[in-house]
Amino acid sequence: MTYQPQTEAATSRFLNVEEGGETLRIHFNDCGQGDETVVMLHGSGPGATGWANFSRNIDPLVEAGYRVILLDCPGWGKSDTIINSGSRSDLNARILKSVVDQLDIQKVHLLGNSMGGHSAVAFTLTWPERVGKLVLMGGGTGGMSLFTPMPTEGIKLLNGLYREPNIDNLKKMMNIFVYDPSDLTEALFEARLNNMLARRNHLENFIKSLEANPKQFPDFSPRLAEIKAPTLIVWGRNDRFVPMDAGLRLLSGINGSELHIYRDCGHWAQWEHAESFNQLVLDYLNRA
Ligand SMILES: O=C(O)/C=C/C(=O)/C=C/C=C(\O)C(=O)O
Repeated sequence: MTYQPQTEAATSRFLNVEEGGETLRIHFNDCGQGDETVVMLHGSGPGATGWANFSRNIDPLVEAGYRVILLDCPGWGKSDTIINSGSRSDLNARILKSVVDQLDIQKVHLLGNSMGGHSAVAFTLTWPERVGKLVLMGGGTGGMSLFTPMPTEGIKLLNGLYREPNIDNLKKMMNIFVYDPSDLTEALFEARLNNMLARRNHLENFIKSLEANPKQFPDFSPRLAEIKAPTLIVWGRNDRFVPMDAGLRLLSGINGSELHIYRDCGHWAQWEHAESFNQLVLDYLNRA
């Protein structure tokens, strides 16, 4: 039978999650029907969503036989908004735990981009028995860089875009987001701007969260050795948001890990090197 590409509308679902005494309506996309599930966790940029971050990765994994769940973390996409004053990595992990519990999925592979990587590690540290393999891309822990002053130029532009969400600031951020900005189309800028402006409360609450706690992503370095899940770390050599040495910290901390560094690649390896990335991930997941 010919494979039918997944669509956002046909896979869009909502669940309620209790968090901090409140009920949050959480959005996710549920794609494919495989026995094994890959959860994709997006980054923290304004306008990011599961679908937007992983648009080039969903079909290859579904076609290969995986069920793919794309979670919109609270404060992004069609999920409810939140002001977060604790660890956002752990908040996202708690939300994911409730979602997989409600879907009755016992074990998941986690693929996280940037903040999504931090959240995947938080989930693994708290519920290790629920994790198969980990793929951490441009993220996995907060903390300092040995070589790059923090916040990085990318994170400064990201925060600037949250404060003043307009097309000029979006282009400034996205131009250093990827290695080769000539791949960025006006359609992509427009879609991302629309995502952002559709939920101004998300943007305002991100800033309020930063004011309440500037360190939204804790440094998990001291606990990385607890992670037993086989872990593939993926980084762009030219990442100007989360510097590559964070990937080296993950590599040295997680015993069963290996690292793939893409040349000519910024913070969005899954998009900039989609074809190779998809094959890399599939080979890793299929490996015994
Ligand atoms: O500050 C950090 O450690 C994490 C930053 C991010 O998660 C940035 C991610 C940006 C995206 O992936 C995006 O699509 O905007």
